[in-house]
Amino acid sequence: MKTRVIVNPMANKGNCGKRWPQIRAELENHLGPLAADDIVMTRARNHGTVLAREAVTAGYRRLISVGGDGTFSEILNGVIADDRLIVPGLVLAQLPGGTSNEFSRSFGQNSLADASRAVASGTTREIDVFRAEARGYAGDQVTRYGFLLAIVGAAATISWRAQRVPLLKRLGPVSYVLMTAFTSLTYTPRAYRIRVDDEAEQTLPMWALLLCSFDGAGEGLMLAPGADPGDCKLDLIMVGDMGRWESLTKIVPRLGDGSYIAHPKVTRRHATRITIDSDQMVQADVDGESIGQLPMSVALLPLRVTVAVNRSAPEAGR
Ligand SMILES: Nc1ncnc2c1ncn2[C@@H]1O[C@H](COP(=O)(O)OP(=O)(O)OP(=O)(O)O)[C@@H](O)[C@H]1O
Repeated sequence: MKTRVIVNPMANKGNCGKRWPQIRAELENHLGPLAADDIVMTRARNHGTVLAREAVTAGYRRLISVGGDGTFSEILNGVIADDRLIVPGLVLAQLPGGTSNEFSRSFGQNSLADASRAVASGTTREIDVFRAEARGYAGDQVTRYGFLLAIVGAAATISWRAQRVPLLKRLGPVSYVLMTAFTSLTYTPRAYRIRVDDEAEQTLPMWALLLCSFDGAGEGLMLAPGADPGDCKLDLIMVGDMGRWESLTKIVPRLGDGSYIAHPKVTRRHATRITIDSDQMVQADVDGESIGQLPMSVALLPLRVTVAVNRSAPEAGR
């Protein structure tokens, strides 16, 4: 299978680029030698999308993302257009080179050796993909395909702050802890208008809303325990009207093991389509990247994407 490797040298604060010779050696151990033409490096944000589109147009059918979930998500956006895969028969893979490698973790291939073995094994499974549309920061309409999660409210604000403040970004996971504490103590729940599938619109006060396809998310969070990335459903989790102290003490410390779900103000259900809006400014984030603000609509696509895994069984998990 014609394979192109797309490397984000800046993933994991530049460590991915530094470790690339080691990552390449491990991959070649399993796949055999790679030609220079089969490897490309991202040079800027969203360049992964351009490189993936070019690779598929040039006839590559297996794309290996070397980086974190953001790089994988960019590649996903390069192989889908107008809600369709631009060519059939594609296989995507992740070699964990980022800070958050939820894809690899979720399929039990967190080590480079296991992830390389998954690519070489030829074993695949299908994962769900959703389309998110929101208002971009410049007021334009933004469309983004996602595989992991879409979040709004306090959760998206935490993610945005932790990524945008350069000093914090250098602190890595600590920045999320700091931003989570700061945001919890300053964020007030917003009133949302939300419509789920074909149900009537409801107005609800919420601290955050999460739509998850995978069970976890970057930096060791367990947001939707037991969620199956290939079940043709998204897990909709609504965190209700939380006071500041309540969110800091009852929700935030329980995001790591997923036990926040049991809080009486948290609801969880399946959904395939939602639209959400608010009279206040609320940020929206897809697969760990801030895409803009509400209104946002998210819809599961009828297509699924084939990915390289070590075990094809749906129970392949943590
Ligand atoms: N050459 C580049 N220079 C700067 N940024 C880049 C480059 N190539 C890719 N990126 C950006 O790097 C970001 C992070 O990538 P990714 O999510 O794969 O790694 P990560 O280490 O898990 O991320 P994070 O630092 O967000 O935790 C993506 O938003 C991507 O757009």
